[in-house]
Amino acid sequence: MRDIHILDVSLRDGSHSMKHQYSEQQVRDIARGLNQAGVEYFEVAHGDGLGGSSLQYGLSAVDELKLIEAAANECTDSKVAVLLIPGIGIKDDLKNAVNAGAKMARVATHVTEADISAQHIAYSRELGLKTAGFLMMAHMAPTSVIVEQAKLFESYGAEIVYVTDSAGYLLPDQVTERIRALKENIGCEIGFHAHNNMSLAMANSLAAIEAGATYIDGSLRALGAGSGNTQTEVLVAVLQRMGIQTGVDLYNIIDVANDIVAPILPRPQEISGSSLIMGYAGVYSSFLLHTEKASKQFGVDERDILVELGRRKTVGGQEDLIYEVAQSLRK
Ligand SMILES: C[C@H](O)CC(=O)C(=O)O
Ligand SMILES: [Mn+2]
Repeated sequence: MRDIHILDVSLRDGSHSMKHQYSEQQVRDIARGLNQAGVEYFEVAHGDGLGGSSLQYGLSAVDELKLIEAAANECTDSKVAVLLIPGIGIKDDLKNAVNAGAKMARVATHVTEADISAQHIAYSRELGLKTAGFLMMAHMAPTSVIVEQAKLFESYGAEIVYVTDSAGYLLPDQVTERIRALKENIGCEIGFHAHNNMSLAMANSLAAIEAGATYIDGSLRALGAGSGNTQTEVLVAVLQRMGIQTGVDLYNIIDVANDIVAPILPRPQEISGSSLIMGYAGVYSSFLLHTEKASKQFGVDERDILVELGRRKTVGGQEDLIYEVAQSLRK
């Protein structure tokens, strides 16, 4: 019996931090650990979702279908989820993911663009996948727009709608307002995905639960874009203390985090000056490593690049603009 469904994103959002270099063995080991610990769902894909491996986003070391298959083969109870941004991933990617063992799909769009997801959501349902709509950069739209967009997802067949704080920008009361409004206006379940750029991932996840969300994302050791996500093993402990059932064994999940994920962390998953500025300025978390690169290339302070990206209201998919902004700041 689970009161809250935890979906671990270490193998998808964590792919951003890993520069998309996960090996098959690493994926297998983490997947086995998540399954043994009793995590209900975990996501496997390129950080930018199915089909994300590209020069724009970063090339994967291993084909994501191989990783999905390797992960699914380790599962006796857990279910593998995939993320797909329509246009970056196509319907065939979903079908191939199902053949590789995926059981759930989260169709992600910018917070004002749910209307591009109709075909993918319908197709995902047709394939028998548990299907969610995932509204990215949720700080960029007022609550009324989020409700409108969530209603679109629901009308296309989504069973869960996620509010996604891609920039780690939202404050707890802003999360409460958004989730509560969804709870009052849509019939499907509600999920929340946090980034820890302002050190608010846990507080925001708890605010989301309090307001009615039943699906919460986490990642082991917080491995994810920017300062990472709500730390899965900590979330399990906190919810256990609150008397909320997640079905996840605390010691087992701590062991996966410490013994399997910690040794492969490419760098400390901390709130650095730059990731903090991402949260502060409302910048897409997966821009962090691209910004670091652009800063070195053009000799410009990472923080200045990020503030300008925030001012321009850039969104995922505009990674090339990071270099353009750095170049213009140098001038
Ligand atoms: C494709 C993005 O990385 C999805 C996500 O995790 C977010 O927006 O946050
Ligand atoms: Mn994310």
